Formats: sequence, C-alpha cells, structure tokens
Amino acid sequence: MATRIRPSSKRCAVIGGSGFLGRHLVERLVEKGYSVAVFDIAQRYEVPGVTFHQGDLCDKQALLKVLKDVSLVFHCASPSPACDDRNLFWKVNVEGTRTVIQACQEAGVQKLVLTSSASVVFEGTDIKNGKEDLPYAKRPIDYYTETKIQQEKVVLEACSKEKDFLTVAIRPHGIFGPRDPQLVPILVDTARKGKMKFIIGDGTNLVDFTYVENVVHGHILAAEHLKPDSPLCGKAYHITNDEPIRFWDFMSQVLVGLGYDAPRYHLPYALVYGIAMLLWLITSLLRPLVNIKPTFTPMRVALAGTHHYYSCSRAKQDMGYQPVVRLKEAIARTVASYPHLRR
Ligand SMILES: NC(=O)c1ccc[n+]([C@@H]2O[C@H](COP(=O)([O-])OP(=O)(O)OC[C@H]3O[C@@H](n4cnc5c(N)ncnc54)[C@H](O)[C@@H]3O)[C@@H](O)[C@H]2O)c1
Ligand SMILES: CC(C)CCC[C@@H](C)[C@H]1CC[C@H]2C3=C(CC[C@]12C)[C@@]1(C)CC[C@H](O)[C@@H](C(=O)O)[C@@H]1CC3
Repeated sequence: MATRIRPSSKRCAVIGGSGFLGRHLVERLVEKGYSVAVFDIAQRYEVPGVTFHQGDLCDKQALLKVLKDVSLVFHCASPSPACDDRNLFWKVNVEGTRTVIQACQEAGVQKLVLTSSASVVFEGTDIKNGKEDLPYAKRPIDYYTETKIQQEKVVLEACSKEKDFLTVAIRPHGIFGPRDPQLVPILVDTARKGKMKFIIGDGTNLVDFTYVENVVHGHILAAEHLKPDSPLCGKAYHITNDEPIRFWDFMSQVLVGLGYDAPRYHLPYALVYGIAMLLWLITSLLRPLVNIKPTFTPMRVALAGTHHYYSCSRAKQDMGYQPVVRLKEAIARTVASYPHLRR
C-alpha cells in the first residue's frame, strides 16, 4: 500500500477565513509562519501568500481539493446568528460540518479545530464562572445555538487517535474587535434609532466579552497542543478575556467612546423578554409574507439581562492560555477602529 506523505504541520486551511474571526486568525497564522489556504463562500480581502478558494463547505468535492495538502483545519464558518434561518443553520452548521469531517478524514487531515460558542450551555438563566462540564442547553433560545450544540457534538465525537484524526472545540464568548460586523454595528444602529436609552434589568449582570486577538490566540494554542497524548483530544475549551464586566458598562463604554449617550433608564427584564418573545412569534408567522428582523430578539434580551461568564481555567491548565490583550486596551482599540460609526 502506498504511504501517504504528510503535509507539514504548518500547512493549514481556515474554513470561514473571510469572516471577522477567520480573517484575524489568517493574519496571525501568516505572521507565525504558517502556510494558509482560505475556504469560504466569499472572498473579501487579499493577503500575500494566502490562497483563496471560494466554495460552500457543504460541497465535499470542493473541500477535498483544498484539504488534500493540509494537516490542520480551523473551521470557523457559520451563517450569521442574525439570519435566524433554521434550515440554513442545519444545512451549514450540522450537515455541512459532517461533510467537513468526512472531507478531512478522506484527505488525511490530522487536526480539526472547531470554533464553537460558550452559548451552547446558555438557556437564558444566570451562568456564573461556568465550566465546560455544564450540560448543553436543553432548550436553546434560538436556532443558531441549537445547531452550534449539534455541531460541537459531531466534531468532538469524531476525535479518533486510531484514525489519526484529532479534534478540539474552542468556545469563545462575545467576540469583539476591529472589523466585527455584528456587535458594534448593531449597537450603533440601535443607538441611532434612539433605542439604546434603556437598561434591561438592574444593570448589574456580569458577562464576558472577548477580544478577537485573544480568541485567535486560543485557537492557535489549541492547534499546537492537540496531540494524541494530550488532554485536549475531543474536548471543549472556554476562551474569554477572563475579565467579566457588567453588560451595560461594556455597552456604555463603547457607546460613549463613539460619541453616543449611555443608556440610563431601567426596564424590567421579564417585561422586555416577554415583548421580545411576542415580536419573534409575530415576525416568524409573517415571515412567508414579509421578512422583518426585530432588534430586540429573545436571545439578545436574555444576554443583556442575565449573568453569563465562564471560567477558562481548563484552557489555562491544558494549553497555557492567558489573554494577550486586556479589556481596557481591547475596548480602546475597538472604538478607534470604527471612525465611520462615530456620532
Ligand atoms: N462573533 C461572536 O461573538 C462569536 C462568538 C462565539 C462563537 N462564534 C463563532 O465564531 C465563528 C466565526 O464567527 P464570525 O463572528 O467571524 O462570523 P462571520 O459571519 O464574520 O464569519 C463567518 C464566515 O463563514 C462563512 N460561511 C458561511 N457559510 C459558509 C458556507 N456554507 N461555506 C463556507 N463558508 C461559509 C461566511 O462567508 C463568513 O466569512 C462562527 O462559527 C461563530 O459561530 C462567534
Ligand atoms: C440590542 C441590544 C440589547 C444589544 C446590542 C448588542 C448585541 C447586538 C450584542 C451584545 C452581545 C452580543 C453577543 C452575540 C451577538 C451580538 C450581541 C447580542 C452572540 C449571540 C453572537 C453569537 C455567539 O456565538 C454568542 C457567544 O456565545 O459568544 C454571542 C453572545 C454575545
């Protein structure tokens, strides 16, 4: 039988490499001397030395062309949580991830690092210093979370030393930073519409927001520590800034940094959550006729009004993780990176 020649451990592919996290990951990998191939449905930038392959991760043949030369794959592609399209989430996050695993195994890829999400354990009630052994959410609040749970299970179950295919899942929480298309743009858009005057709940709930460079650092550490005899095999790891902050202090710092007023008036959490549920129901029923996307979804309201911060002691212990950019500096860099969104 012909022996397969293994590609160098520094040859990797980033599925979803055109996205917010993916692009930061690609840039850091290149700085660290990796040879990088990007696989994504869209190409949005160019970096010398990086090859781009436009394709859908549900297409195994398209994946195989890219993966045959790499030993390490980062999978950080997903439809945006804001799309709220159950069929698309299942097709890409669950079925598509199964296809990614099959393609990796057929191509002889040795390591797969999945970008999961800390929200896989969040069901709208307080989580304080949550560890990775918390059970998956039994009643996930939205379709995105429902499919991120299935995706993580599929990837971790595929880990096999016998097949020479190792997997690990990184669970970041509330990623923010330059070029993020979600958190800061949605926040500013909401403020511009005059809807950021209110604090949902008493405003003391602590949460994690994680600077994108720390998330990238966690992914690369995981890839480099993932070996047949390491504790990382088939496990999930929280990656956070390790500095829980009041949700409304974080929002206020970003808003004020960009020249908008901080929210001041309080609204009861249960009332806003109830309204968000009602709106979601109405817009879902109307969806075949008109596609309205409410700003205050049940998930956003739950995140804005509860505690949700996570321990990253497992990542510290097993891969020597420490955040590389502190929160204060991270917020300053983020605010400075959005001059076009200033008031
Ligand atoms: N942003 C956050 O706060 C956050 C937090 C935790 C986890 N995550 C996870 O991190 C990952 C990256 O998120 P992001 O914020 O960079 O999102 P993003 O939308 O900026 O990037 C996702 C990328 O995936 C690509 N993609 C989507 N469907 C695809 C398909 N069928 N085939 C190939 N590529 C496809 C998109 O084109 C995009 O470039 C996702 O898996 C997300 O679930 C994000
Ligand atoms: C309308 C206001 C109440 C809030 C405006 C800001 C929000 C748009 C963001 C605040 C927290 C963010 C967040 C996510 C999306 C954007 C926010 C709701 C995620 C749900 C995105 C998907 C990730 O997997 C989640 C995670 O676990 O990290 C994010 C959680 C925080």
